[in-house]
Amino acid sequence: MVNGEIQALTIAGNDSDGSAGMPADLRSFYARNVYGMGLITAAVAGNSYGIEAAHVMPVDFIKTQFDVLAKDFKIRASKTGMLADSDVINVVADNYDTQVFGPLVVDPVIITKHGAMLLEEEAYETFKKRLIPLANVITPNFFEAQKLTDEPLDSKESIIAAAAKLQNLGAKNVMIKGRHDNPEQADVSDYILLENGDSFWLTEQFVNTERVNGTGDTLSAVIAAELAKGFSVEQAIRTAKAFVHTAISNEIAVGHKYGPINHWAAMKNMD
Ligand SMILES: Nc1ncnc2c1ncn2[C@@H]1O[C@H](COP(=O)(O)OP(=O)(O)OP(=O)(O)O)[C@@H](O)[C@H]1O
Ligand SMILES: Cc1ncc(COP(=O)(O)O)c(N)n1
Repeated sequence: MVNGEIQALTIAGNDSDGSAGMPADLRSFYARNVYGMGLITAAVAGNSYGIEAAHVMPVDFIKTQFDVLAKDFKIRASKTGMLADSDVINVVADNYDTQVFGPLVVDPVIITKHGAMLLEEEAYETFKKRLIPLANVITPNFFEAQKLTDEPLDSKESIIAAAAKLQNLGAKNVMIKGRHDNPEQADVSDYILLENGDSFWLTEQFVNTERVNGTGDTLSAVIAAELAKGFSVEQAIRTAKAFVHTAISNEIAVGHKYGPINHWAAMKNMD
């Protein structure tokens, strides 16, 4: 019986078509039986063709959202998504109290898979200095890992080295998501480096579909949901990977172009 006692928070942007960002995070929390809260940082005007405009929330308003939540709740785990610029990163870092908001999963939302920039380039250094040290888990995709480490990722060894570099920047656990931009590829492998130094690759079959909006958001939200329930980082990552894979494998018809993944299928398929 779910009674709302386990609460998780997403600190993210809203995507108007519901496919990514906060709507995907809140669906993921719900699907994993965790009560979801949403601290909004920005809003984008997007549909299945892409994002046309973005609007960043005032920093005072972001701070107020932290204050009101801290007055009332003890949140078990949180995640970050779109943070837009260094002012937003700074207000998040200044107000993130692990005692109140729990372990933090950082999804470094830099660029969407269709090319929209959701984090200003001037903010990369602030992101490294202020946010990465707060990360219990960081989940960059291939492109984001390159940007944050200033290294080209062109081999297994370079991915392993990049994960170690992200740990040196202060993230406790690192998951570097594999490339999935070649319709001919057979599978997708993500690399995980845990706080205790253990590491492993998670490989799943590549799904050749254009309906992959919100994959990264869903992955990081499910990790946060499982941490909120008290599972280990490794178990949380394994559950999230399986959830996302089922959601990608069962297309739903939303919009004319790049649609969302299917949280309903993933929900039915898992306990
Ligand atoms: N087409 C695909 N087939 C199989 N697995 C995929 C596919 N696309 C993504 N994944 C998996 O989905 C998870 C999310 O990774 P992805 O790289 O898509 O995140 P992202 O680019 O950060 O997403 P977003 O832009 O939505 O934040 C990873 O485990 C990745 O391996
Ligand atoms: C507000 C917001 N946050 C994150 C994404 C990631 O998008 P995608 O899944 O297309 O890479 C997005 N489109 N919008």
